Amino acid sequence: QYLPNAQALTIKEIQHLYFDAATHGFFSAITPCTNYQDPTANAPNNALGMQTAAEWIRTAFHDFVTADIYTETGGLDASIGFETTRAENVGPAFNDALLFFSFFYNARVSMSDLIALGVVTAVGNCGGLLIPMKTGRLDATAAGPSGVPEPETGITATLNQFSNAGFNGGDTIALTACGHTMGGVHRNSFPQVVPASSVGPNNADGRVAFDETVAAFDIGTVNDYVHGTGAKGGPLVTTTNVTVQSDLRLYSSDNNATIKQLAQSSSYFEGQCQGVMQRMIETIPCCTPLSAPVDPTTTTNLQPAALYLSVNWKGTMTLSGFMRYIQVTGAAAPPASLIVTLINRAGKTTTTTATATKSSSDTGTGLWGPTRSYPFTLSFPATVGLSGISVSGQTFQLQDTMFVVPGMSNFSPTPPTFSTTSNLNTVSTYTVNMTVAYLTTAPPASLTATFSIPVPQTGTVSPTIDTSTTATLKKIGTTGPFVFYSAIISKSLSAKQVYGTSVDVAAPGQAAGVMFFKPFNPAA
Ligand code: HEM
Repeated sequence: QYLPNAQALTIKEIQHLYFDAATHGFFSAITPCTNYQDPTANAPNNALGMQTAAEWIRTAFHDFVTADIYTETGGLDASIGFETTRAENVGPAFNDALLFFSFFYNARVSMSDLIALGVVTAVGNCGGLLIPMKTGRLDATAAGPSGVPEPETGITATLNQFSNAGFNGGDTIALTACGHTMGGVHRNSFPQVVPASSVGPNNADGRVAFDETVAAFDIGTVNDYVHGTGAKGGPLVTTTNVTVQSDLRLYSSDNNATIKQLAQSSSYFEGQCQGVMQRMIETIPCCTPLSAPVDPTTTTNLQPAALYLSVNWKGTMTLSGFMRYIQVTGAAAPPASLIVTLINRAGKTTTTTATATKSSSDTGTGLWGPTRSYPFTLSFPATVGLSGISVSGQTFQLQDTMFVVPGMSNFSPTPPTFSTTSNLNTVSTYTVNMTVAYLTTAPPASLTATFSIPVPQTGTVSPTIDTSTTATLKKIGTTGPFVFYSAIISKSLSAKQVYGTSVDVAAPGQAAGVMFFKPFNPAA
């Protein structure tokens, strides 16, 4: 609600999922990396021989590989959700992934961005290098073409399919070897590859792992294949059923040149994987460009997060939230405090400052280095307003043209605590009382709020956004240069929908003001 544009909101949302510590957040399913989170039971289940981190990587592969770079269609677009009944997409991985991701889906965060984030976090959290995370993918609304290579697929057809998706022979070998380091082949889905004897204690689905370190994103499979050690490259190499030796056919298709190169060192292997996996998650349909990486660098390791802008009837404005400091390699240790300086509406740096002291409780995911949060509140007159803040010599652009006023808005009842391990399907009637402040000298009689509610869609477990619920906000008064508008609206929703709902507000005849007020979930 305070950010300058829609893309900034998407980046803020993805950064929150990626960097902030949250007990039931995005990382909960892949921590530890051996974990299997059963999203239909909303609980971990480690008796099956399944692994969420591996499922996320395989999901991205099956979604991406039917891309056609010549027509710029397909790729990482979440069409996999509509394709799970195809024989080439056997197994629970795809619906498992999409169901878990659906907890975090909303109008600003597409399912395909969540699939990409799944790859980045699975690889990064489980020992591999961090793949740049860009945002802005759009979700498909229907199934795409078929053609995911199967263990039975011949080498020519396999290489053709990857080539269509922009990957040459060497790239295909690298990407597959990088994919086949975590997880394994399950008897339940591939009885033609692994024997019945693979079913055992804590392995009800009968998984045979690709290497000895099933939960580590590492060079293990490649080393085993090249040196003939351990699992020798995994079941798609060693199975006695020649027809389904797809990894053996692929790795040996250039006389083992690429796979031997990959085996030269862990750092080389990881660097190659980082490159081909980035290309995989950035193979997207025409023509929406992706954002710059949301990743922190030594100059972008400081970001504002969970900001709330408010104004009261007395004309006092407040901006509260926190600065997130990530100590990436090469950056200074987190300082004890930061000074946050107000930049007024006219764009001038003011003498209004707040000292933000390092919080010891929020340490973030730490994937990029130690993470700290610095809560702060700035107070200033509504006549002064804001256009940004400056912290440690960096400027962050904000806007106060239109925003939901937290102190004059509320909702009831309180939904169950957000958690990916609880059932959020209970439906209740939620009532939102929302007040918007609009900076204008020519106030219209009303504003229109459009709700973006995640709803089920036919053919996939991935939700879509319904924008048919609107409300008219009526003028209720003014304070300084702001005019207040207010509405009360009731809606029957599941708790999970509540957490994904957002609202855009616009003056008549105008495009939506940049708003992303999560009316039911302001803290998320
Ligand atoms: C010729 C290409 C490929 C074929 C034929 C193939 C085939 C398979 C098969 C049959 C499985 C077993 C799935 C199960 O039992 O649940 C599997 C697992 C897996 N594949 Fe591939 N794959 C290919 C390429 C890739 C690529 C390019 C990636 C990712 C970059 C990838 C990532 C994975 C992962 C992570 C698993 C483990 C899944 C789990 O443990 O749940 N695969 N693959």
